[in-house]
Amino acid sequence: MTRPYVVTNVTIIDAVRIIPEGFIKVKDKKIVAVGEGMPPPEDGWDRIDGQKKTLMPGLVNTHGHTPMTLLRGISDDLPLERWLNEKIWPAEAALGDESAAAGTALAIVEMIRSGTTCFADMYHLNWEGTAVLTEESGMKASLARGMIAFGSKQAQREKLKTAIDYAKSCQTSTSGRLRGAIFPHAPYTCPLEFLRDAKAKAEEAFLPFHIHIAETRKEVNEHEAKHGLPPVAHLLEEGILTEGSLAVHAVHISDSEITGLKENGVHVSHNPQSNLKLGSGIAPLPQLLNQHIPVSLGTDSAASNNTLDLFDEMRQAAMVHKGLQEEANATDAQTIVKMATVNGANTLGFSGAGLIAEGYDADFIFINSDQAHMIPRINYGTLVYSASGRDVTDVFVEGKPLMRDGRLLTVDEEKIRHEAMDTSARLFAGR
Ligand SMILES: CSC[C@H]1O[C@@H](n2cnc3c(O)ncnc32)[C@H](O)[C@@H]1O
Ligand SMILES: [Zn+2]
Repeated sequence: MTRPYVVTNVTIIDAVRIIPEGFIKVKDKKIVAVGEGMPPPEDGWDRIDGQKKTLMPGLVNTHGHTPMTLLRGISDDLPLERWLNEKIWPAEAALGDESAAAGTALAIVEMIRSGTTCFADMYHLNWEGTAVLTEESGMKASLARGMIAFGSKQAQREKLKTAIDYAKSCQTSTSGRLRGAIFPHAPYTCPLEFLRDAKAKAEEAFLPFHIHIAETRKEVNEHEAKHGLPPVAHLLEEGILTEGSLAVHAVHISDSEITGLKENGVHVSHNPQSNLKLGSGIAPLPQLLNQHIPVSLGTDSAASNNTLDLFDEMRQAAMVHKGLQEEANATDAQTIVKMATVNGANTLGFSGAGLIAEGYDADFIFINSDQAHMIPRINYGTLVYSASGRDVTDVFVEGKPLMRDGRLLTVDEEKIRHEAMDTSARLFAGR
């Protein structure tokens, strides 16, 4: 749709306000007006009727590994270390760039269908292909070439160079819908020297630094035994986690590490479903939020979640701390919506996205509110506690429709589903 348009008769909800019956105007990829009631008709503007729909910002997934949709269901009910060593890494050895692409395409279908407009991805295969698939889909993403640095110094240097070149190319993508990041896998798979080097090169190129960290108690204990400090404290002291860095997981962290994250401007990607499924633990979300640390939500991969549905993630993030703390307000629904939208967008470097407000990118979704489980009122609670990704009917990024009335417009969904099934059957028959 190249003509400007107005969406009318719609309930609008974002992290800061709810308009029970309002409109938005979209022009040149941006939201140019938001209001209550009906706007006066204007020549040359198309109209989308949002009756019985709720319009909210597209969701932002700040951590994942898209090719791993192909590994969904390949290993359940194992802790992280056994899951990786015994099941996932052997299965990944069978993947190549082409099969990774089939997984990424499937992830893109799943994400658009469930209302995600922007995602973070890191993987060690087909990173360039992921950028192409993302661009074709119309989504936004922060992309990284995943790095595990067990190899020789020469191999490590080459890996890092590729990662930097790739991240730079994402930063300058012609669509402007990509960002790049430097993402060494974890302190237990990358030597300290490598992390220092990766950080230095990232800073030189003005690239953000992301890392899986403090995911399990085992990781923290082993790191402390080796380095004398737990991983978050250690990487803060090393100047590796700094302003705008993203700590993914941060499950096992002390109060002083939380203060350190705050003082150094580090962001956190909270992945409760993956952490719960792998039995890793539960990140101290209420404490992180009390310190006003920018926390966003991630699904991690479909192999440890098992879906890429951020509505599920929102509900889980909101619920688990209420039970743990025996405090119904431990995490409130409005804050969870903020985490899944504007916080995520800021964290991934899309600071003009994540709100339904004038001047923001027109990244928004419709939810069908005319369903028994969404009646009689729409508020933060119904979004977090009642809705699911299956309720999403329409998805727009920078004003362009990616899904209308449940039909995907930028990707060939049927072909992608078949290719993913065929690839999985070929590679993992019997697993
Ligand atoms: C180097 S590419 C990414 C690498 O990460 C692995 N992975 C997927 N999920 C997790 C997780 O929760 N913690 C640690 N590592 C994870 C994935 O299998 C790839 O090998
Ligand atoms: Zn991960």
